Amino acid sequence: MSIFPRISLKPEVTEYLKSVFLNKEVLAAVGHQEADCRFQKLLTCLSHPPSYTCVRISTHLAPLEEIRHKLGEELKKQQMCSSSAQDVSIQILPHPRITDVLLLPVDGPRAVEQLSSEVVVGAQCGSAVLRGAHVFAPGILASSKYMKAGDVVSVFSDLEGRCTRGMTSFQGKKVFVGNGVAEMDRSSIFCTDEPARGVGVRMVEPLYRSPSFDGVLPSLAFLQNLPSVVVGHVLGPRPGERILDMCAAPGGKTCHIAALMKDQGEVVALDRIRNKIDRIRQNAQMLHLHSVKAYCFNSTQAVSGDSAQENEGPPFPPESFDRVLLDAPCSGLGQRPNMGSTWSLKEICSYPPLQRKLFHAAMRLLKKGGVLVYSTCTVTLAENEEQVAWALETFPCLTLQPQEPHIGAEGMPGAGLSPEQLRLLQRFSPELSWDQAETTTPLQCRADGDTIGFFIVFSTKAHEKTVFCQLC
Ligand SMILES: C[S@@+](CC[C@H](N)C(=O)[O-])C[C@H]1O[C@@H](n2cnc3c(N)ncnc32)[C@H](O)[C@@H]1O
Repeated sequence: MSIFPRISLKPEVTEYLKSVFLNKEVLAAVGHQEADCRFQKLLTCLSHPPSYTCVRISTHLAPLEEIRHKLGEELKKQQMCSSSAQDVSIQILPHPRITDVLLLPVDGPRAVEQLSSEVVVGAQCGSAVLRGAHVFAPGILASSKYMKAGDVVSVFSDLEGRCTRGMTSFQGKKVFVGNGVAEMDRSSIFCTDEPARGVGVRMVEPLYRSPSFDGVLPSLAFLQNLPSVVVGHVLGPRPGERILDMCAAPGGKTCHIAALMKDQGEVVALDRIRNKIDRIRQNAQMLHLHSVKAYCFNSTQAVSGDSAQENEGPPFPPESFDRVLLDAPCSGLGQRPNMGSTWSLKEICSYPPLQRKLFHAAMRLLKKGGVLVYSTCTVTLAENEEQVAWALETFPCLTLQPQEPHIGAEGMPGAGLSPEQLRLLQRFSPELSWDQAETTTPLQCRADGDTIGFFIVFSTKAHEKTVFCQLC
């Protein structure tokens, strides 16, 4: 059953994605009907949230069972304080293979009655609500003229980006995401010199109910999508190593890497956007991680021309790092829930060239014998398998390696990679198993298939003696 319409994209983007998912190699492998069915399912599952919340826990600070117990206690307290308290037992399950992950089922879609008073929020805010957030004031686009703090309102997400800030009603395409209580008058949201901050609508009857993690065990529990946690494990950092995270903000993976190293060694985190660097530092501080060093820097220029120059910060001499993570900027088309994107095809196609520049820098900064992990949260071939084909041709010293854990599917055909090469790639493909009506399978068995769309490559750079590579 799907309760939301399929993700709303520009027609040119839908056509492009269709040509990706129905490419010749896929058609030859599974046939037209199956390929088309997967594509249609992808468009539907992208607009729906995963059926669970994934929490990465700080096993560098306490054992899993202790954190699981504390989390249960905290969430029980939260439930008792909630005005809509219902006695629903809170399930917190360990992931069967990933030792620092806890899974919490999401309750939804629930039957919630729509009210006459409406608040319309932007698509990004609507997606956050579907994953358990309250509505923050900057996300509010429209409300009734007379909305006062304390009013009970229905919250809708604007699907096509057509609602403009300050409207009093909106008739465009929108979807209902639940009911809440306004915490501000309309005038304090729209009629102020300073942009309003804080919670604008506290959700009391969300369509999908999941615990709010706002302020809950901040040093022990970190919300992170399952594939993002897998990235840290695949990279396999060890205590004492020097690791580079080239596109790091807000630092979820950086902090995971530091935690896996037991905070021993150095994790250098770079990001091009200055105000995002503080987020990396705040997250590292919150998780008690001291080995993270964050810098604002364009990673395409992170290799220093002078190989003898040893700076503490960037640029760095070639071959400075034991392992490099390139969690690349990408078109983000795997994110869930995503009700709609107004991006043009040109915008989507602007990423591969940037990813290749970053890849060149990554290869130069990596020590011989070192490990490079490349990842994206998108579903296109151009940013995933085609980048792998390009990298293998450009850098003969690069070898794909098996991944541990490998809980996603294999790579998608279409980029000329061999079946053996595709088996070494990890593609999280929710369209392969997504079925919202299927609630009988235990969460621990269903979780690996019900993720955001994501892609991971694990590779090593050969020692000079084996392969000569001019480019890295
Ligand atoms: C996918 S996000 C990274 C998410 C992050 N790894 C995490 O797990 O929290 C990509 C990031 O790349 C950054 N970025 C884009 N171009 C960059 C560049 N040339 N150099 C460094 N960072 C860049 C963006 O600002 C964005 O924060």
